Amino acid sequence: MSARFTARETPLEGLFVVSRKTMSDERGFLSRLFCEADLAAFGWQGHLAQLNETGTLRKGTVRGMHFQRPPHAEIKLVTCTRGRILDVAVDIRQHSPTFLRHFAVELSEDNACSLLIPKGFAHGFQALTDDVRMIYAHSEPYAASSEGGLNPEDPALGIDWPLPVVNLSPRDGSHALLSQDYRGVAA
Ligand SMILES: Cc1cn([C@H]2C[C@H](O)[C@@H](COP(=O)(O)OP(=O)(O)O[C@H]3O[C@H](C)C(=O)[C@H](O)[C@H]3O)O2)c(=O)[nH]c1=O
Repeated sequence: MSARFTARETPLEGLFVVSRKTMSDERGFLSRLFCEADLAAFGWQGHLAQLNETGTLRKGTVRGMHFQRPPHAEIKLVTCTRGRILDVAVDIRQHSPTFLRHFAVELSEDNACSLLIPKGFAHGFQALTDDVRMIYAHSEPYAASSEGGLNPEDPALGIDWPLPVVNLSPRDGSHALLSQDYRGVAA
């Protein structure tokens, strides 16, 4: 177990809530947001391929549910550095015993937690405050040709967003609802 990170399992195998140890002194603080070696204990594999920041202006905005298909399936470490969000990961691994089940956790600038999301999950979040900032560590580069998405308001996912959903992007809102024969992705 790393001195800088601890993690707790979730009901979805391979999905972890990671807590960061913040170093503080009279000047302020230092927080390690990512470390390949430390996070390998919780399933991170390979190098940091891409680091993204997103800003979300309005409370209630939902972004997601995004994933990348093989061969560009990715591990993601999702961190909120400003404001507060409800972060959600949906298990879409073919044959998973928790297929289509989701896990939700509040991430915020104050709780020093991140969600470590393995391959085979769709990810999304709702901003619970205005002016949210997120940092995404990706194990694979962005591959538009491999992008997939689920409709965050799909009853098959059963996600109970705490606020009325606003500002869904045309793309996110246009994903067809899942049919009975949806089988997920190879993971
Ligand atoms: C991920 C990515 C996207 N893009 C382009 C694609 C679109 O033209 C534009 C916005 O992307 P999109 O609306 O698909 O993504 P977000 O809603 O910002 O997605 C973010 O939030 C959700 C919840 C996630 O899980 C994604 O991993 C994270 O990227 O940026 C890039 O140019 N590079 C990239 O690495």
